[in-house]
This record gives sequence, structure tokens and C-alpha cells, in this order.
Amino acid sequence: MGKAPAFIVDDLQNEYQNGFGFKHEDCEIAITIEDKKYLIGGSDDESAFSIGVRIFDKATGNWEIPTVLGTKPKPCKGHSAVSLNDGRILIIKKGFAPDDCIWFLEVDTEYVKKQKKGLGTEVVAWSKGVRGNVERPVVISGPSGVGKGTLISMLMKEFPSMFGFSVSHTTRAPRGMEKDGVHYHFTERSVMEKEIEDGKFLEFASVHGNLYGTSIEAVEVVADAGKRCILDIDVQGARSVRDSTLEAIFIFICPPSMEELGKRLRARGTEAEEQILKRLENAEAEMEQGKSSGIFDHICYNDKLEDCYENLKKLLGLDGTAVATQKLSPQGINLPVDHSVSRIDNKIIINCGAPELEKASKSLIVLDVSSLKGGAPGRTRGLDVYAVDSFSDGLNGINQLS
Ligand SMILES: Nc1ncnc2c1ncn2[C@@H]1O[C@H](COP(=O)(O)OP(=O)(O)OP(=O)(O)O)[C@@H](O)[C@H]1O
Ligand SMILES: Nc1nc2c(ncn2[C@@H]2O[C@H](COP(=O)(O)O)[C@@H](O)[C@H]2O)c(=O)[nH]1
Repeated sequence: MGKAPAFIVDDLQNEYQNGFGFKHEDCEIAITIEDKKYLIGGSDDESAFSIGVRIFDKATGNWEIPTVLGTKPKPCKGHSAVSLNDGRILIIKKGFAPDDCIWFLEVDTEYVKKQKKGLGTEVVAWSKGVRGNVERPVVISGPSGVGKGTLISMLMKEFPSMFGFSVSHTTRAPRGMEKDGVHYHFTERSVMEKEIEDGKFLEFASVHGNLYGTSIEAVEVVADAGKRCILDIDVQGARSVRDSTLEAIFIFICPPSMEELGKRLRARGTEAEEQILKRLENAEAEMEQGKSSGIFDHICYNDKLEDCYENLKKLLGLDGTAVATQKLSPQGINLPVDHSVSRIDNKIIINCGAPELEKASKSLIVLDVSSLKGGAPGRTRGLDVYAVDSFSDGLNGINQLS
């Protein structure tokens, strides 16, 4: 249990029992979900780094200062909050840039439940809301030297605007032609370990004696650019991603034989013999897990490169339909500074007031949260946002709650 904050329960003047609230400049918002009251606010002090969260447990009468995970939103001059009844609280920040005004505070999602269990503390997690969706990321795994990088390069070359590569962190030294920030983020072990501890990684693993990991940001920047993310990671990493909120497609690449794998590694000429032997030894276990662990949706044999590439494209729906499946880049949300919030089912109605929009009748923005995807520790995608005519679209008589 954390230390009691410097205010009393009676100070919660902005609580709305119906799950709505609005934070004014000088007080915090309170949202009640079952027997817990979440105080979401924080300081107007410019030096504060993020919106603060405290929890009052009605059952025990205790205050908790939770462990806060995810990328945290910067403090603002006010915000609205709506409980979505699925373990998430939607936060709409006042007066912030279009791409930074919708956030989700996860208080009881699967991810948060898992973290609570692991950490043994009260946990909440922030996730930024993003309009639109992107195609499912693709996890490509397989033993070292099987040809993962070669196949990924072919995909990126043929479909440059469709795919983006998740640039991993590693503690191994760069090879001759490798560039920092392009092939890997080459990192000191102590720095990477600290970032892992800070929750910045989607997955990480010790592979062939070095630390490798996918940062949450590495995947999200690709999706933010409207591209389908490709991850080249080992089997341990694939298992962790399977257990995460990232809904990916998992493909395991197999060599035609272990002899051929050894030939490829030696012909590549990037590792000393000792390292090659270590990689080949690890390959045995990886092959075993890749084929039988149930992690992977598809197994591809990379015997003849061109055949394997064609097969991979087929699995990704790229056999002639590439242009049709391409998605638009997700856009920011253009919300005005002053607004109030109400809700009809899965639609959050944001009343903007007439001056913000050209026509007085077009004064409502609808935030459809019925198809949310992803979430903490990454972004929450799938938001649909549109302006409506409050009279012609039958939204008359919405019960104004805040
Ligand atoms: N089907 C193939 N037939 C013959 N050689 C291949 C084939 N596919 C890839 N190669 C070659 O094998 C070597 C290893 O390929 P690559 O570097 O793509 O493997 P990788 O799986 O990405 O390895 P790592 O996991 O170590 O990064 C390269 O020299 C590549 O040109
Ligand atoms: N679990 C993770 N594995 C990763 C990541 N990035 C790369 N890898 C795997 O490491 C081996 C060796 O790579 P190399 O570049 O040193 O040859 C290979 O199997 C990669 O798939 C990562 O972020 N996480």
C-alpha cells in the first residue's frame, strides 16, 4: 500500500458515479469502477512529467499509489474521462495537439492483470489512442543463417511503402556494413537492462550470448507510419510476443537441412567459427520449438530462395492483391480545446460547441470505441472519429453528463 496523498476523500468534488468526469485546472478527476476510485489528474506544475494517478480502495479505506506502466501522457490544463466498462478509462486531453489528445488508462485489462500478478502491486498502464488500424504485424523467426534477413529484405524492396522493419536493440557488436538505427540499435548492456526494467520492451531474450530485444516504440513507429511491421526475432522472443497484446502473424523459417544451415552461416562470413558452432548448436533447440511449440501459424522451408519468397508472399496475401490490401496511414484526431463529453453505447459524443466548427449543426464529434485493438504497453488503435450533424443524425437529446 502506498502513502496517503495530501488530500482527503471529501475533496473528490468532481466524481461522477456514472463513470464520467471532467478535470478543471485546480483539481483531479475521480472515476469509480466497482470498489475503486481512480484519481486522475496531476499537477499544473510545468515541471511535472505526466498525469498522476492514485487509487482509493473503498473496501479497505486505503490509498494506493500504483505502479504506472506504458508511455505516460504529459500533464494538461484539463481533461475529460469516461469509463469504458472494459477495464479502460478513456481520457480526452484539453488543448493538446490532434495526435496527442486521446489516451487510455488501463486499470483492469488482461495486460494490467498480468502485471499486477507479476509485480504484486496495484498497477495501471497508459496507452495512446490512435485513429484507424494497420495490418497485423509479421513475426519472422528461425535459426541463425536460415535466410530470415534475406527474405525480409526482398519483401521490403518489392513493397517499400507497405512494410516497415522493427529495428531491434542488441548488445552485440555491429558487423562491417551494419548501421546503428537501421539494422539494430547497438546498445550497452547496462543501458538496455535499465530500459527493460523501465518497461520499454515488448520482448527481449539472451540469444547466442548477447541480449536482443524489441522496444515497444520500434513496433509503434512503423504502425504510426501506416506500415505493416516485420519483426525478425528468435523463438524465445516470438513466444513473448505471442503472450503480448500485439496481434501478429507468426512464421517460422526452416532450413532444408542442418548441413545447409552450416554452409550458409560459413558462406556469410560474418561470424568466427566458434560463434558459428554456438549458433548451430542453438539451432537444434530452435528447430524443435519452432515446429512443435504451437507458437507459429506457418512454417516455410527455405530451400530454393525464390520458392520460399513466393510462399511467404502468398501467406501474407501478396500474390497479386498487394495494392488492394494497403491501408491508409492512420491520422490524428482534430479535437477543439473546449468540449464536453457524453456517451451512447460504444460511441463517445464530444460536444465541441459551435465556434470550433464552421456549421453550428456540425458541433458534435463521435469517437467510436467499438473496434479498439492493441493497448498498453503500446498504442490503442482502431478508434473511429467523425463529425455528425446532431439534428439529422438522430443524436438529438443526448444526455449531457459533463
Ligand atoms: N535459400 C537460400 N539458399 C542459399 N543461400 C541462402 C538462402 N537464403 C539465404 N541464403 C544466404 O544465407 C546466408 C544467411 O542468410 P541471412 O543472413 O538472411 O540469415 P538470417 O536468418 O537472417 O540469419 P541471422 O538470424 O543470423 O540474422 C546469407 O549469406 C544469404 O545470402
Ligand atoms: N528475441 C529477439 N531476437 C532477436 C531480436 N533481433 C534479432 N533477434 C534474433 O537474434 C538472432 C541473431 O541475430 P544476428 O543479427 O546477431 O545474426 C537471430 O535469430 C534474430 O532473429 C530481437 O529484438 N529479439
